[in-house]
Amino acid sequence: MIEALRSLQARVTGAAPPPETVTDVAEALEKLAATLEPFTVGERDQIAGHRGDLPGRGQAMSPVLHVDEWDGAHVLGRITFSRFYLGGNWAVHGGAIPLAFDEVLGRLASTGRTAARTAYLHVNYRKITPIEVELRVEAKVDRVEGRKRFLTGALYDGEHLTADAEGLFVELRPGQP
Ligand SMILES: CCCCCCCC(=O)SCCNC(=O)CCNC(=O)[C@H](O)C(C)(C)COP(=O)(O)OP(=O)(O)OC[C@H]1O[C@@H](n2cnc3c(N)ncnc32)[C@H](O)[C@@H]1OP(=O)(O)O
Repeated sequence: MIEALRSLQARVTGAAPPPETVTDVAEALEKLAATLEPFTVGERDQIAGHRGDLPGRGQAMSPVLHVDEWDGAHVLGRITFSRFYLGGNWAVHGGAIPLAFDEVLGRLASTGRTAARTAYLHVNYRKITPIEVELRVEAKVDRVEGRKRFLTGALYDGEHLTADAEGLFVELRPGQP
C-alpha cells in the first residue's frame, strides 16, 4: 500500500492529464480515502513509520533509504528522490534534503541508545541533488557529550558531494514527548 502510494505521488507530480482524467483520478482517490477512514487508529497502532521491516519504515513522506551498512556508529546506504521531490530544473527540493538527513541521522542517533530528538540540523547545499538518481548516503556519530549526540551526514551523486549536514540530537529524559 505504501509502495503504491509512493508510486502515485511520483506519477501525480509528473503528470499533466486531460481534465476528464483528473476528475476520474480525484474521484478514485476520494473513494480510497473513504475506504481507509473506518480503519483510523491511534498513533501507536498505525503502520506508517512503525514498520522497521518495510522500506522507509512503511511511511511515504521521505524517500526510502536502502541500507548497506548500519551500526551504532555509522550508516552507509543509497537513496533515490522520486519526481515527487522535484524542486525545479530536475533538482531535489531544498526542503526534502533535510527531511532525508533527519530521517537517517535521527534514526542513527537513537540506534542502540535511548531515543533522541533533533535539536538542530544544519544543511549545506553543495551542488544540485538530482531527481531519479541513486545517491550514496553516509552518516556517522561524531561525538557524544552527556545527552547530546552530534552527527554528520553527506549525500553523493557518484563522486560529487551534493549536500552535507550536521545535527544535534538530544537524548530524551523519561516522560519527555
Ligand atoms: C525513529 C525515528 C526516526 C526519525 C527521527 C527524526 C528525529 C526528529 O525529527 S524529532 C522531531 C524534531 N525535533 C523536535 O521536535 C524537538 C523539539 N525540541 C525539544 O523537544 C527539546 O528542545 C529538546 C528535546 C531537543 C531539548 O530539550 P531539553 O531536553 O529540555 O534539553 P535542554 O536541557 O534544553 O538541552 C540539553 C543540552 O542540549 C543543548 N541544546 C538543546 N537545544 C539546542 C540547540 N537547538 N542548539 C544547541 N544546543 C542545544 C542545550 O544547550 C544543553 O546543552 P548542555 O547540556 O551542554 O547545557
